[in-house]
Amino acid sequence: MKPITYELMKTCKQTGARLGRVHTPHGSFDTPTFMPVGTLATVKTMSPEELEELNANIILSNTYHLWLRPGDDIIGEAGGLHQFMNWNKAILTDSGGFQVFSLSDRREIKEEGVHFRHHLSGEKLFLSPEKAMQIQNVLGSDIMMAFDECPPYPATYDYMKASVERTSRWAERCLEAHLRQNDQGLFGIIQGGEYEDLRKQSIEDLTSLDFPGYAVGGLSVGEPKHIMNEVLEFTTPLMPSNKPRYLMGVGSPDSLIDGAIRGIDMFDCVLPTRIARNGTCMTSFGRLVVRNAKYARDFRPIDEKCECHVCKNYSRAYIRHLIKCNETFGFRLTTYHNLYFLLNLMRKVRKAISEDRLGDFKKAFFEQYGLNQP
Ligand SMILES: CNc1nc2c(CC[C@H]3O[C@@H](OC)[C@H](O)[C@@H]3O)c3nc(N)[nH]c(=O)c3cc2[nH]1
Ligand SMILES: [Zn+2]
Repeated sequence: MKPITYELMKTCKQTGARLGRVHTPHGSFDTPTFMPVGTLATVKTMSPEELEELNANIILSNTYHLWLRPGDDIIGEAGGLHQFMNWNKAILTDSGGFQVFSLSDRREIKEEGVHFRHHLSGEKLFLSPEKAMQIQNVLGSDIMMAFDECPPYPATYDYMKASVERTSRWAERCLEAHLRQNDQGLFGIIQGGEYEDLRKQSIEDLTSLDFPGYAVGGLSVGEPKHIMNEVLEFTTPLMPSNKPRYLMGVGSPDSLIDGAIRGIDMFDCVLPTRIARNGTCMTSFGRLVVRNAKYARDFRPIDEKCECHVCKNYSRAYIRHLIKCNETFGFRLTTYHNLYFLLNLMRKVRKAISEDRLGDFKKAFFEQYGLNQP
């Protein structure tokens, strides 16, 4: 079995952040890291070659979406997701737990799994821990996620308690199904909302199953940022220190820094690619909405401190023009820059950890980015 392994290299003396490396059957990646999201087997508008250029070493894809379109059977016939999308580095697939609860309003949660309607066709569907593992096995992702319920925010204590207990039972069923099928890594997903005792219960249940890595789920679902940070404050110290910690769905620059400070190693979010497609860019000085009229004759790069290919060769005026004309190349330029910005931010975070100064780095970044110090 070529499992997922984690090497803890160093802990920052100034914060709870840690430098590490995750090894997978399709290569290794340094942590803390940001994982571009490629839900439908593509990081929208980017080619695998450009993702390589950006030094993305792991990307995400999604069980729910690929099961429905094009169908895991087709991807299986292609030889798996790496072959299908021509990506030879690591892939993490989310289990579909989130999508079932966020995309389909007509759903029924039962012990055996979730009955719901296809979010486009309305067709009746059923997803279970076993089915989610079977699909991920066909996709052949390096890191698979257990099938969980990501409860809405806010949720009552009683609802959350019942949900955590069911998610723990589902995790055990995922592990049983997984071990029968393949040797890729399966991560458990910790739930429990903002309730400290339920987070503890979820961690105890899942660590007793000895997964090679753990995700903090149930966050970035509309709760205020201070709630997310408070939950991380009491959750990450209870998670195994010798396994990767993955915070699901988190991707703004300040949340990545705050998450790393609290001991998170892996992040994913559609934010950088999604806002790029409506002409919003992340820069060292905060967000820049390049489609605004004020950039019509602005021939500077998106970010004058950015070293990326886009900032070296294209102006705000040109990119604004393309976005306004709905030209695909415009979206490719903003996407490439936003991914470079976040991947480069994580490089700087790793360097700050290695030099025991992530706290100072956060202060300087927040000031320049225009974030008042919380
Ligand atoms: C945005 N905030 C957020 N996203 C979340 C996702 C989906 C990410 C996945 O959903 C898709 O992006 C929305 C991508 O494919 C991504 O991999 C989660 N997935 C699971 N299984 N459990 C969670 O508790 C969970 C929490 C999240 N919070
Ligand atoms: Zn740039």
